[in-house]
Amino acid sequence: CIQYYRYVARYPKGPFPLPFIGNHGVVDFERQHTGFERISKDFNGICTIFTPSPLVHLRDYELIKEAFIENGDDYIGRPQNKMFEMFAFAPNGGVINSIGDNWREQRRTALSILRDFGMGKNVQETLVQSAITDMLDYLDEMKDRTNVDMHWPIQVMIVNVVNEIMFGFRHKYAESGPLLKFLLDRIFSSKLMFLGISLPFLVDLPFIGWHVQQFVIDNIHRALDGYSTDDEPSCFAQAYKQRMLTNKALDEGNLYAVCSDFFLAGMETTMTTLRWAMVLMAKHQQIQDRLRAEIHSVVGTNRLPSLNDQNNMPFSRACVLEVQRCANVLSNNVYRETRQSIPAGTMVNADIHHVMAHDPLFVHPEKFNPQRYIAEDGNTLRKDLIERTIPFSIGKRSCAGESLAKVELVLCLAAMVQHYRILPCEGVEIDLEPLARGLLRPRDQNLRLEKAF
Ligand code: HEM
Repeated sequence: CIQYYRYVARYPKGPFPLPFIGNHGVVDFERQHTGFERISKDFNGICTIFTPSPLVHLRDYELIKEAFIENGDDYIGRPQNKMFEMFAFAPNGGVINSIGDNWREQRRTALSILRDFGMGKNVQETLVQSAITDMLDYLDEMKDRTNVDMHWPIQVMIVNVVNEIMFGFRHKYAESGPLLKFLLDRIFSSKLMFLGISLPFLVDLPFIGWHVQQFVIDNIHRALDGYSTDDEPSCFAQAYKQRMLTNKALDEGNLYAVCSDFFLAGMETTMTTLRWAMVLMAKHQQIQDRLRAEIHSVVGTNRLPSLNDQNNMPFSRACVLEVQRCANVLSNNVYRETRQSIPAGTMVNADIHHVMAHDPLFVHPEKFNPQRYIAEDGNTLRKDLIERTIPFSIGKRSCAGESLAKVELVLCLAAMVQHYRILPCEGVEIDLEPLARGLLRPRDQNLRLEKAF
Protein backbone atom coordinates (compact mmCIF):
# COMPACT_ATOMS: atom_id res chain seq x y z
CA CYS A 1 0.00 0.00 0.00
CA ILE A 2 2.82 2.46 0.94
CA GLN A 3 4.58 1.48 -2.24
CA TYR A 4 1.43 2.18 -4.24
CA TYR A 5 1.12 5.72 -2.81
CA ARG A 6 4.83 6.36 -3.43
CA TYR A 7 4.15 5.47 -7.04
CA VAL A 8 1.06 7.73 -7.09
CA ALA A 9 3.12 10.64 -5.69
CA ARG A 10 5.31 10.67 -8.82
CA TYR A 11 2.38 12.03 -10.85
CA PRO A 12 0.61 15.41 -10.83
CA LYS A 13 -1.99 15.54 -8.08
CA GLY A 14 -5.51 14.34 -8.81
CA PRO A 15 -8.50 12.67 -7.16
CA PHE A 16 -7.46 10.17 -4.48
CA PRO A 17 -6.94 6.70 -6.05
CA LEU A 18 -7.26 3.29 -4.38
CA PRO A 19 -4.84 0.40 -4.94
CA PHE A 20 -5.90 -1.90 -7.85
CA ILE A 21 -8.96 0.11 -8.90
CA GLY A 22 -7.44 3.62 -9.02
CA ASN A 23 -10.25 6.14 -9.60
CA HIS A 24 -12.83 3.64 -10.85
CA GLY A 25 -15.99 4.38 -8.95
CA VAL A 26 -15.22 8.12 -8.76
CA VAL A 27 -14.99 8.81 -12.49
CA ASP A 28 -17.86 8.11 -14.85
CA PHE A 29 -15.84 6.43 -17.61
CA GLU A 30 -18.98 5.97 -19.74
CA ARG A 31 -19.44 9.73 -20.02
CA GLN A 32 -15.83 10.86 -19.88
CA HIS A 33 -16.47 14.39 -21.07
CA THR A 34 -18.59 15.23 -18.03
CA GLY A 35 -16.84 12.75 -15.69
CA PHE A 36 -13.37 14.21 -16.28
CA GLU A 37 -14.81 17.72 -16.22
CA ARG A 38 -16.25 17.23 -12.74
CA ILE A 39 -13.23 15.65 -11.09
CA SER A 40 -10.51 17.76 -12.70
CA LYS A 41 -11.93 21.15 -11.76
CA ASP A 42 -10.07 21.43 -8.44
CA PHE A 43 -6.60 20.82 -9.86
CA ASN A 44 -5.56 23.93 -11.81
CA GLY A 45 -5.88 22.50 -15.29
CA ILE A 46 -3.66 19.43 -14.77
CA CYS A 47 -4.29 16.26 -12.76
CA THR A 48 -3.73 12.50 -12.86
CA ILE A 49 -6.62 10.07 -13.12
CA PHE A 50 -5.86 6.41 -12.37
CA THR A 51 -7.84 4.36 -14.90
CA PRO A 52 -6.24 2.29 -13.09
CA SER A 53 -3.21 3.07 -15.35
CA PRO A 54 -2.15 6.70 -14.76
CA LEU A 55 -3.59 9.21 -17.23
CA VAL A 56 -2.38 12.81 -16.97
CA HIS A 57 -5.25 15.07 -17.92
CA LEU A 58 -4.66 18.58 -19.36
CA ARG A 59 -7.81 20.63 -19.61
CA ASP A 60 -6.87 24.25 -20.35
CA TYR A 61 -5.93 25.56 -23.77
CA GLU A 62 -2.69 27.29 -22.64
CA LEU A 63 -1.45 24.09 -20.94
CA ILE A 64 -2.29 21.96 -23.98
CA LYS A 65 -0.52 24.47 -26.22
CA GLU A 66 2.55 24.51 -23.95
CA ALA A 67 2.72 20.69 -24.06
CA PHE A 68 1.77 19.91 -27.68
CA ILE A 69 3.28 22.93 -29.47
CA GLU A 70 6.03 24.46 -27.32
CA ASN A 71 7.30 21.06 -26.07
CA GLY A 72 5.80 19.13 -29.00
CA ASP A 73 8.60 16.55 -29.33
CA ASP A 74 8.13 15.42 -25.73
CA TYR A 75 4.46 14.58 -26.26
CA ILE A 76 4.63 12.88 -29.60
CA GLY A 77 4.27 9.26 -28.49
CA ARG A 78 1.18 7.08 -28.26
CA PRO A 79 0.61 4.59 -25.42
CA GLN A 80 1.77 1.17 -26.56
CA ASN A 81 -1.06 -1.02 -25.45
CA LYS A 82 -2.84 -4.01 -26.91
CA MET A 83 -6.14 -2.17 -26.76
CA PHE A 84 -4.86 0.45 -29.20
CA GLU A 85 -3.32 -2.17 -31.46
CA MET A 86 -6.66 -3.78 -32.20
CA PHE A 87 -6.60 -2.55 -35.79
CA ALA A 88 -2.84 -2.67 -36.33
CA PHE A 89 -1.83 -5.20 -38.95
CA ALA A 90 1.85 -5.04 -38.01
CA PRO A 91 3.77 -4.41 -34.77
CA ASN A 92 4.05 -0.64 -34.36
CA GLY A 93 2.29 -0.36 -37.74
CA GLY A 94 0.22 2.37 -39.37
CA VAL A 95 -0.09 6.03 -38.31
CA ILE A 96 -2.57 6.44 -35.46
CA ASN A 97 -0.91 4.19 -32.87
CA SER A 98 2.67 3.83 -34.08
CA ILE A 99 5.66 5.60 -32.55
CA GLY A 100 9.22 6.69 -33.43
CA ASP A 101 10.72 6.40 -36.90
CA ASN A 102 7.95 4.18 -38.23
CA TRP A 103 5.25 6.70 -37.26
CA ARG A 104 7.24 9.53 -38.89
CA GLU A 105 7.80 7.54 -42.09
CA GLN A 106 4.22 6.22 -42.40
CA ARG A 107 2.66 9.64 -41.73
CA ARG A 108 5.05 11.39 -44.12
CA THR A 109 4.41 8.83 -46.87
CA ALA A 110 0.64 8.83 -46.38
CA LEU A 111 0.42 12.63 -46.50
CA SER A 112 2.70 12.78 -49.53
CA ILE A 113 0.49 10.25 -51.40
CA LEU A 114 -2.63 12.16 -50.40
CA ARG A 115 -1.07 15.42 -51.59
CA ASP A 116 -0.33 13.75 -54.96
CA PHE A 117 -4.05 12.97 -55.13
CA GLY A 118 -4.88 16.60 -54.34
CA MET A 119 -5.77 16.41 -50.62
CA GLY A 120 -7.39 19.67 -49.54
CA LYS A 121 -7.23 20.97 -53.11
CA ASN A 122 -9.40 21.02 -56.20
CA VAL A 123 -9.06 17.34 -57.09
CA GLN A 124 -10.60 16.32 -53.82
CA GLU A 125 -13.15 19.10 -54.02
CA THR A 126 -14.41 17.55 -57.26
CA LEU A 127 -14.49 14.10 -55.68
CA VAL A 128 -16.39 15.33 -52.61
CA GLN A 129 -18.84 17.27 -54.80
CA SER A 130 -19.48 14.16 -56.85
CA ALA A 131 -20.18 12.05 -53.71
CA ILE A 132 -22.52 14.84 -52.52
CA THR A 133 -24.32 14.77 -55.89
CA ASP A 134 -24.92 11.00 -55.42
CA MET A 135 -26.37 11.72 -51.97
CA LEU A 136 -28.60 14.53 -53.25
CA ASP A 137 -29.82 12.25 -56.08
CA TYR A 138 -30.65 9.58 -53.50
CA LEU A 139 -32.63 12.11 -51.41
CA ASP A 140 -34.24 13.52 -54.54
CA GLU A 141 -35.64 10.14 -55.53
CA MET A 142 -37.17 9.57 -52.11
CA LYS A 143 -40.97 9.54 -52.34
CA ASP A 144 -41.58 10.50 -48.72
CA ARG A 145 -39.20 12.97 -47.08
CA THR A 146 -41.27 13.58 -43.97
CA ASN A 147 -39.35 11.05 -41.86
CA VAL A 148 -35.79 10.63 -43.13
CA ASP A 149 -32.97 8.82 -41.32
CA MET A 150 -30.02 11.04 -42.37
CA HIS A 151 -27.47 8.74 -40.71
CA TRP A 152 -27.54 6.40 -43.65
CA PRO A 153 -27.09 8.80 -46.64
CA ILE A 154 -24.37 10.71 -44.77
CA GLN A 155 -22.57 7.48 -43.90
CA VAL A 156 -22.54 6.27 -47.52
CA MET A 157 -21.45 9.71 -48.78
CA ILE A 158 -18.50 9.95 -46.36
CA VAL A 159 -17.47 6.31 -46.80
CA ASN A 160 -17.52 6.87 -50.55
CA VAL A 161 -15.14 9.83 -50.35
CA VAL A 162 -12.61 7.93 -48.22
CA ASN A 163 -13.17 4.73 -50.18
CA GLU A 164 -12.53 6.39 -53.51
CA ILE A 165 -9.32 8.03 -52.29
CA MET A 166 -8.01 4.92 -50.53
CA PHE A 167 -9.30 2.11 -52.79
CA GLY A 168 -10.45 3.73 -56.03
CA PHE A 169 -14.15 2.78 -56.00
CA ARG A 170 -17.48 3.84 -54.51
CA HIS A 171 -20.42 1.98 -53.04
CA LYS A 172 -23.82 2.27 -54.64
CA TYR A 173 -26.56 3.40 -52.26
CA ALA A 174 -28.70 0.42 -53.19
CA GLU A 175 -25.92 -2.09 -52.47
CA SER A 176 -24.38 -0.65 -49.31
CA GLY A 177 -25.87 -2.92 -46.68
CA PRO A 178 -22.53 -4.25 -45.33
CA LEU A 179 -21.44 -0.75 -44.34
CA LEU A 180 -24.03 -0.72 -41.63
CA LYS A 181 -22.15 -3.50 -39.89
CA PHE A 182 -19.60 -0.90 -38.83
CA LEU A 183 -20.60 -0.58 -35.23
CA LEU A 184 -17.52 1.16 -34.01
CA ASP A 185 -19.47 2.97 -31.36
CA ARG A 186 -19.95 -0.37 -29.60
CA ILE A 187 -16.27 -1.25 -29.70
CA PHE A 188 -15.20 2.02 -28.23
CA SER A 189 -17.80 2.11 -25.52
CA SER A 190 -15.57 3.85 -23.02
CA LYS A 191 -15.79 1.38 -20.16
CA LEU A 192 -14.60 -1.44 -22.39
CA MET A 193 -11.76 0.69 -23.65
CA PHE A 194 -10.35 1.47 -20.20
CA LEU A 195 -10.74 -2.16 -19.15
CA GLY A 196 -8.87 -3.14 -22.30
CA ILE A 197 -6.01 -0.74 -21.49
CA SER A 198 -5.57 -2.12 -18.00
CA LEU A 199 -6.38 -5.79 -18.75
CA PRO A 200 -4.91 -6.35 -22.22
CA PHE A 201 -5.84 -10.06 -22.35
CA LEU A 202 -9.47 -8.96 -22.84
CA VAL A 203 -8.53 -7.72 -26.28
CA ASP A 204 -7.73 -11.30 -27.34
CA LEU A 205 -11.32 -12.36 -26.76
CA PRO A 206 -13.37 -12.59 -29.98
CA PHE A 207 -14.10 -8.99 -30.81
CA ILE A 208 -16.21 -7.08 -33.25
CA GLY A 209 -13.00 -5.36 -34.47
CA TRP A 210 -12.33 -8.41 -36.60
CA HIS A 211 -15.22 -7.54 -38.94
CA VAL A 212 -13.77 -4.09 -39.52
CA GLN A 213 -10.37 -5.56 -40.34
CA GLN A 214 -11.94 -7.96 -42.83
CA PHE A 215 -13.83 -5.11 -44.51
CA VAL A 216 -10.60 -3.16 -44.99
CA ILE A 217 -8.72 -6.26 -46.22
CA ASP A 218 -11.43 -6.94 -48.83
CA ASN A 219 -11.25 -3.34 -50.06
CA ILE A 220 -7.44 -3.44 -50.37
CA HIS A 221 -7.62 -6.71 -52.32
CA ARG A 222 -10.17 -5.15 -54.66
CA ALA A 223 -7.91 -2.10 -55.17
CA LEU A 224 -4.79 -4.15 -55.87
CA ASP A 225 -6.40 -6.89 -57.92
CA GLY A 226 -4.77 -6.74 -61.38
CA TYR A 227 -2.69 -3.64 -60.50
CA SER A 228 0.90 -3.62 -61.78
CA THR A 229 3.41 -1.31 -60.10
CA ASP A 230 4.50 -0.22 -63.62
CA ASP A 231 1.14 1.50 -64.02
CA GLU A 232 0.19 4.97 -62.81
CA PRO A 233 -1.58 4.43 -59.44
CA SER A 234 -5.20 5.53 -59.29
CA CYS A 235 -5.75 5.27 -55.53
CA PHE A 236 -3.87 5.38 -52.21
CA ALA A 237 -3.45 1.59 -51.88
CA GLN A 238 -1.89 1.33 -55.35
CA ALA A 239 0.39 4.34 -54.76
CA TYR A 240 1.59 2.84 -51.46
CA LYS A 241 2.26 -0.51 -53.16
CA GLN A 242 4.32 1.27 -55.83
CA ARG A 243 6.36 3.17 -53.22
CA MET A 244 7.14 -0.14 -51.47
CA LEU A 245 9.55 -0.84 -54.35
CA THR A 246 11.84 2.03 -53.36
CA ASN A 247 11.23 2.57 -49.63
CA LYS A 248 12.23 -0.19 -47.18
CA ALA A 249 10.06 1.22 -44.38
CA LEU A 250 6.94 0.43 -46.42
CA ASP A 251 5.74 -3.15 -46.33
CA GLU A 252 2.59 -5.24 -46.62
CA GLY A 253 1.73 -4.98 -42.88
CA ASN A 254 2.01 -1.20 -42.87
CA LEU A 255 0.01 -0.96 -46.11
CA TYR A 256 -2.92 -2.64 -44.36
CA ALA A 257 -2.42 -0.68 -41.14
CA VAL A 258 -2.19 2.74 -42.81
CA CYS A 259 -5.22 2.06 -45.03
CA SER A 260 -7.19 0.86 -42.02
CA ASP A 261 -6.17 3.94 -39.97
CA PHE A 262 -7.15 6.46 -42.64
CA PHE A 263 -10.33 4.62 -43.51
CA LEU A 264 -11.55 4.41 -39.90
CA ALA A 265 -10.31 7.83 -38.75
CA GLY A 266 -11.69 9.44 -41.87
CA MET A 267 -15.14 7.95 -41.57
CA GLU A 268 -16.68 7.99 -38.08
CA THR A 269 -15.49 11.46 -37.06
CA THR A 270 -16.60 13.32 -40.18
CA MET A 271 -19.87 11.41 -40.46
CA THR A 272 -20.77 12.06 -36.81
CA THR A 273 -19.96 15.77 -37.18
CA LEU A 274 -22.24 16.01 -40.22
CA ARG A 275 -25.02 14.21 -38.38
CA TRP A 276 -24.67 16.86 -35.65
CA ALA A 277 -24.82 19.56 -38.33
CA MET A 278 -28.18 18.18 -39.51
CA VAL A 279 -29.80 18.11 -36.05
CA LEU A 280 -28.35 21.51 -35.08
CA MET A 281 -29.79 23.01 -38.26
CA ALA A 282 -33.15 21.35 -37.60
CA LYS A 283 -33.17 22.83 -34.10
CA HIS A 284 -32.11 26.35 -35.15
CA GLN A 285 -34.32 27.40 -38.04
CA GLN A 286 -33.35 31.08 -38.03
CA ILE A 287 -29.65 30.27 -38.28
CA GLN A 288 -30.41 27.80 -41.05
CA ASP A 289 -32.42 30.44 -42.97
CA ARG A 290 -29.59 32.95 -42.66
CA LEU A 291 -27.08 30.34 -43.88
CA ARG A 292 -29.32 29.46 -46.85
CA ALA A 293 -29.75 33.13 -47.74
CA GLU A 294 -25.96 33.56 -47.87
CA ILE A 295 -25.51 30.42 -50.00
CA HIS A 296 -28.30 31.32 -52.42
CA SER A 297 -27.00 34.85 -52.85
CA VAL A 298 -23.33 33.83 -53.41
CA VAL A 299 -23.74 30.46 -55.19
CA GLY A 300 -27.30 30.53 -56.48
CA THR A 301 -29.10 27.25 -57.09
CA ASN A 302 -27.67 26.05 -60.40
CA ARG A 303 -24.39 24.64 -59.11
CA LEU A 304 -22.95 23.19 -55.90
CA PRO A 305 -21.03 25.41 -53.46
CA SER A 306 -17.26 25.29 -54.01
CA LEU A 307 -14.19 26.05 -51.90
CA ASN A 308 -13.64 29.35 -53.73
CA ASP A 309 -17.07 30.54 -52.58
CA GLN A 310 -15.90 30.38 -48.97
CA ASN A 311 -14.15 33.75 -49.18
CA ASN A 312 -17.53 35.35 -49.77
CA MET A 313 -19.42 33.26 -47.24
CA PRO A 314 -18.26 34.19 -43.70
CA PHE A 315 -21.47 32.92 -42.12
CA SER A 316 -21.06 29.47 -43.73
CA ARG A 317 -17.52 29.24 -42.38
CA ALA A 318 -18.73 30.38 -38.96
CA CYS A 319 -21.46 27.70 -39.05
CA VAL A 320 -18.93 24.92 -39.71
CA LEU A 321 -16.72 26.15 -36.84
CA GLU A 322 -19.70 26.35 -34.49
CA VAL A 323 -20.97 22.90 -35.54
CA GLN A 324 -17.54 21.42 -34.79
CA ARG A 325 -17.29 23.27 -31.48
CA CYS A 326 -20.73 22.20 -30.30
CA ALA A 327 -20.58 18.67 -31.75
CA ASN A 328 -17.25 18.28 -29.94
CA VAL A 329 -17.26 14.68 -31.17
CA LEU A 330 -14.05 13.50 -29.54
CA SER A 331 -15.15 13.50 -25.92
CA ASN A 332 -11.49 12.74 -25.38
CA ASN A 333 -8.58 13.34 -27.64
CA VAL A 334 -6.48 10.41 -28.88
CA TYR A 335 -4.08 9.78 -26.01
CA ARG A 336 -0.44 10.73 -26.32
CA GLU A 337 2.51 9.38 -24.36
CA THR A 338 5.07 11.69 -22.80
CA ARG A 339 8.78 11.16 -22.54
CA GLN A 340 9.56 13.94 -20.04
CA SER A 341 8.53 16.14 -17.09
CA ILE A 342 6.03 13.66 -15.72
CA PRO A 343 7.35 10.07 -15.59
CA ALA A 344 8.29 8.97 -19.10
CA GLY A 345 5.77 6.65 -20.67
CA THR A 346 2.75 8.26 -18.97
CA MET A 347 -0.49 8.52 -20.95
CA VAL A 348 -1.57 12.11 -21.56
CA ASN A 349 -5.02 13.33 -22.46
CA ALA A 350 -5.33 16.87 -23.81
CA ASP A 351 -8.98 17.60 -23.16
CA ILE A 352 -9.97 19.38 -26.36
CA HIS A 353 -13.60 18.80 -25.37
CA HIS A 354 -13.20 20.94 -22.26
CA VAL A 355 -11.53 23.76 -24.20
CA MET A 356 -14.34 23.96 -26.76
CA ALA A 357 -17.14 23.50 -24.23
CA HIS A 358 -15.86 25.77 -21.44
CA ASP A 359 -13.07 28.12 -22.49
CA PRO A 360 -13.99 31.58 -21.13
CA LEU A 361 -13.48 33.16 -24.57
CA PHE A 362 -16.67 31.40 -25.73
CA VAL A 363 -19.43 33.51 -24.21
CA HIS A 364 -22.43 31.29 -23.32
CA PRO A 365 -20.60 28.29 -24.74
CA GLU A 366 -23.68 26.07 -24.34
CA LYS A 367 -25.47 28.08 -27.07
CA PHE A 368 -25.20 27.21 -30.76
CA ASN A 369 -24.29 30.64 -32.08
CA PRO A 370 -22.20 30.83 -35.30
CA GLN A 371 -22.33 34.62 -35.12
CA ARG A 372 -19.79 34.50 -32.26
CA TYR A 373 -17.05 33.84 -34.85
CA ILE A 374 -17.82 36.93 -36.96
CA ALA A 375 -15.73 39.99 -36.12
CA GLU A 376 -17.22 43.47 -35.74
CA ASP A 377 -16.62 44.33 -39.41
CA GLY A 378 -19.23 41.64 -40.24
CA ASN A 379 -16.88 39.90 -42.67
CA THR A 380 -13.72 38.54 -41.08
CA LEU A 381 -13.63 35.68 -38.60
CA ARG A 382 -12.29 36.05 -35.06
CA LYS A 383 -8.80 34.52 -34.92
CA ASP A 384 -8.80 34.29 -31.12
CA LEU A 385 -11.85 32.00 -31.20
CA ILE A 386 -10.62 29.96 -34.16
CA GLU A 387 -7.37 29.32 -32.24
CA ARG A 388 -9.36 27.63 -29.49
CA THR A 389 -11.65 25.66 -31.80
CA ILE A 390 -9.48 22.55 -31.86
CA PRO A 391 -11.52 19.48 -32.90
CA PHE A 392 -8.48 18.15 -34.78
CA SER A 393 -6.17 18.72 -31.77
CA ILE A 394 -2.89 20.60 -32.22
CA GLY A 395 0.83 20.02 -32.70
CA LYS A 396 2.93 17.67 -34.81
CA ARG A 397 0.67 14.72 -34.20
CA SER A 398 -2.64 16.45 -34.84
CA CYS A 399 -5.23 15.00 -37.23
CA ALA A 400 -3.66 13.88 -40.51
CA GLY A 401 -6.96 14.25 -42.37
CA GLU A 402 -7.87 17.78 -41.24
CA SER A 403 -7.81 19.40 -44.67
CA LEU A 404 -9.96 16.65 -46.24
CA ALA A 405 -12.44 16.72 -43.34
CA LYS A 406 -12.81 20.51 -43.64
CA VAL A 407 -13.57 20.22 -47.36
CA GLU A 408 -16.20 17.53 -46.66
CA LEU A 409 -17.85 19.47 -43.84
CA VAL A 410 -18.16 22.84 -45.54
CA LEU A 411 -19.26 21.45 -48.93
CA CYS A 412 -21.76 18.95 -47.53
CA LEU A 413 -23.39 21.32 -45.04
CA ALA A 414 -23.64 24.09 -47.66
CA ALA A 415 -25.05 21.73 -50.33
CA MET A 416 -27.65 20.27 -47.97
CA VAL A 417 -28.88 23.69 -46.80
CA GLN A 418 -28.79 25.00 -50.38
CA HIS A 419 -31.14 22.18 -51.52
CA TYR A 420 -33.28 21.40 -48.48
CA ARG A 421 -34.98 22.96 -45.51
CA ILE A 422 -33.93 20.63 -42.68
CA LEU A 423 -36.76 20.34 -40.15
CA PRO A 424 -37.78 18.24 -37.16
CA CYS A 425 -40.40 15.60 -37.94
CA GLU A 426 -43.97 16.79 -37.36
CA GLY A 427 -44.67 17.13 -33.62
CA VAL A 428 -41.19 15.99 -32.54
CA GLU A 429 -38.64 18.03 -30.53
CA ILE A 430 -34.99 17.75 -31.56
CA ASP A 431 -32.95 16.16 -28.76
CA LEU A 432 -29.40 17.55 -28.53
CA GLU A 433 -28.29 15.45 -25.52
CA PRO A 434 -25.29 13.47 -26.85
CA LEU A 435 -24.86 9.71 -26.63
CA ALA A 436 -21.39 8.99 -25.23
CA ARG A 437 -20.21 6.06 -27.32
CA GLY A 438 -16.49 6.57 -27.92
CA LEU A 439 -17.40 9.64 -29.94
CA LEU A 440 -20.17 11.95 -28.76
CA ARG A 441 -22.98 11.07 -31.15
CA PRO A 442 -26.37 12.64 -31.76
CA ARG A 443 -29.29 10.43 -30.75
CA ASP A 444 -30.97 8.61 -33.62
CA GLN A 445 -33.76 10.90 -34.72
CA ASN A 446 -35.32 11.22 -38.12
CA LEU A 447 -35.73 14.56 -39.86
CA ARG A 448 -38.13 16.14 -42.34
CA LEU A 449 -36.70 17.54 -45.56
CA GLU A 450 -38.46 20.12 -47.73
CA LYS A 451 -37.11 21.28 -51.08
CA ALA A 452 -35.59 24.75 -50.66
CA PHE A 453 -36.07 25.87 -54.29
C1 HEM B 1 -14.41 15.97 -38.36
C2 HEM B 1 -13.53 15.09 -38.67
C3 HEM B 1 -12.31 14.70 -37.88
C4 HEM B 1 -11.97 14.99 -36.58
C5 HEM B 1 -12.79 15.78 -35.56
C6 HEM B 1 -10.68 14.36 -36.33
C7 HEM B 1 -9.99 14.46 -35.11
C8 HEM B 1 -8.77 13.85 -34.88
C9 HEM B 1 -8.05 13.96 -33.62
C10 HEM B 1 -8.47 14.78 -32.41
C11 HEM B 1 -6.91 13.23 -33.75
C12 HEM B 1 -5.83 13.01 -32.67
C13 HEM B 1 -4.73 14.03 -32.84
C14 HEM B 1 -3.73 14.08 -31.68
O1 HEM B 1 -3.26 13.07 -31.20
O2 HEM B 1 -3.40 15.21 -31.27
C15 HEM B 1 -6.90 12.65 -35.08
C16 HEM B 1 -5.91 11.85 -35.58
C17 HEM B 1 -5.90 11.33 -36.85
N1 HEM B 1 -6.84 11.55 -37.85
FE1 HEM B 1 -8.52 12.72 -37.69
N2 HEM B 1 -10.27 13.72 -37.45
C18 HEM B 1 -11.22 13.90 -38.43
C19 HEM B 1 -11.18 13.45 -39.75
C20 HEM B 1 -10.15 12.70 -40.28
C21 HEM B 1 -10.05 12.28 -41.67
C22 HEM B 1 -11.05 12.65 -42.77
C23 HEM B 1 -8.93 11.51 -41.77
C24 HEM B 1 -8.32 10.80 -42.97
C25 HEM B 1 -8.83 10.65 -44.13
C26 HEM B 1 -8.30 11.47 -40.46
C27 HEM B 1 -7.12 10.80 -40.18
C28 HEM B 1 -6.47 10.85 -38.97
C29 HEM B 1 -5.21 10.14 -38.69
C30 HEM B 1 -4.46 9.22 -39.65
C31 HEM B 1 -4.86 10.45 -37.37
C32 HEM B 1 -3.62 9.99 -36.60
C33 HEM B 1 -2.52 11.04 -36.69
C34 HEM B 1 -1.22 10.62 -36.01
O3 HEM B 1 -1.23 9.88 -35.05
O4 HEM B 1 -0.16 11.06 -36.49
N3 HEM B 1 -9.06 12.20 -39.59
N4 HEM B 1 -8.05 13.05 -35.75
